[in-house]
Amino acid sequence: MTALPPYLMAANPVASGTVFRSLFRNAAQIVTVCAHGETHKSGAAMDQVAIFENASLLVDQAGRIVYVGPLDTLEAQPWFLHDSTHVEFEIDCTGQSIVPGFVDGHTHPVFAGDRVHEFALKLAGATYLDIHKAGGGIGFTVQHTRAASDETLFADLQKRMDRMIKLGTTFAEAKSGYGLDTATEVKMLRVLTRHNKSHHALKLSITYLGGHSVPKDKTLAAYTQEIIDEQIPAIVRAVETGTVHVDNIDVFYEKGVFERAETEAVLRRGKELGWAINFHGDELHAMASGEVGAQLGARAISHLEEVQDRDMEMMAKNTIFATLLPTTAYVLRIAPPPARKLIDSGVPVALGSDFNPNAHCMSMPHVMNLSCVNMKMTMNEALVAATINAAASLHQEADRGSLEPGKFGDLVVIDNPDWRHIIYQMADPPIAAVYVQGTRV
Ligand SMILES: N=CN[C@@H](CCC(=O)O)C(=O)O
Ligand SMILES: [Zn+2]
Repeated sequence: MTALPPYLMAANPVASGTVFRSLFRNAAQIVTVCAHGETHKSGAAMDQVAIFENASLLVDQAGRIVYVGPLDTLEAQPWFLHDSTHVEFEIDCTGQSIVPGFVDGHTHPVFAGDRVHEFALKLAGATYLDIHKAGGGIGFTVQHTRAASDETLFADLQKRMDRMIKLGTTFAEAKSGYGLDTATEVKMLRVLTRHNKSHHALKLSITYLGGHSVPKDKTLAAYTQEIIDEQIPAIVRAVETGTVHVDNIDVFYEKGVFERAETEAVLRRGKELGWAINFHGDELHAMASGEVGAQLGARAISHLEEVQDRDMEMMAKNTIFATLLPTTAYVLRIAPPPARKLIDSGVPVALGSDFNPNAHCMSMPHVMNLSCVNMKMTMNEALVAATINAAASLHQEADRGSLEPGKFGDLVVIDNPDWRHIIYQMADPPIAAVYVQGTRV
């Protein structure tokens, strides 16, 4: 690993005034993850995280980090006038450690109804596709989400985001996809956009997933046409009026759901509109997702339980992020994605909770634990995948994913001097506090 500098400091620390928002003093460890402005990590670098021991971290009034390193070095800076009038919040982190806020690379957090009854069916042996084909699964959630009002969906989303942020997630990707008709897809995007405009500290990268499933009364061809000719134009109109914002386009590319030609047509249309391609691929069958992603210029592919060697090579060569979701394999009792092979092939791996009514988990500490135990990742790799790589998979690496000067002071204070306890203490992670832009949430 490139040697760690003694401290990290912004080029112009007083750009937003000499009054600072918060000073985290004397943490046993501050895991910045990166220390050299890396945009993401792949290969052996995924197993290396930058750690400053006995360090402090300063956040300015714009919510951005200006300094990480020893307290005495900070106090010796001529621009740092240290008294209570110059730092709004002082947080004593003695005996604690700090990591970047987690970035959840894949969630489906807007839905009505739950599927605990299907959990029981799966425990009794039913497969995901059995339930899907019988009209359950996504179909069940679609029925309930269509019937729900904006208000109900919004209130439920905000409650879920409250729970998520308490578990250390400070930014997440979030999809539509339980509408499968124009009105409900637009409604879901409207709810996600309204959330981002609210005061909630956990902001979202919003993904349109009209291609999540084919409604039971339509053919794949007809529904694909509907997405391109009706749903996307309606979304574009809503974007123009400011009620909807979209960052990414997604399709559930899977045998018997969305086949290759239809997947490509939808993703291509999204790309023309400037949305980043971030799709579900190779979950239950090998579908050459890496090749599809490389041809279309995808940023990320999620799932990849069945990914083949050739596709891994294409993903590595084209810097396509593999967003792995260990909760899916766990809950469906299928083989998890080959995380080791992906990392060893040079594919940048990110993590997501896949929070949805099938995999009801929104805890990134738990996801990291699963990725270590079930996917054989190291704790360093899991942290990199849940921070800088997940941020980069969503084009957020300039602002989030590491604790370097210039980025937001989004961080998790861990009640243990060794940061690894956030992964090790699996069911009840020792989170002392979560901060977004230097403010406690
Ligand atoms: N695989 C497709 N979509 C979701 C599941 C959605 C659902 O079952 O409601 C996933 O990422 O796991
Ligand atoms: Zn998903």
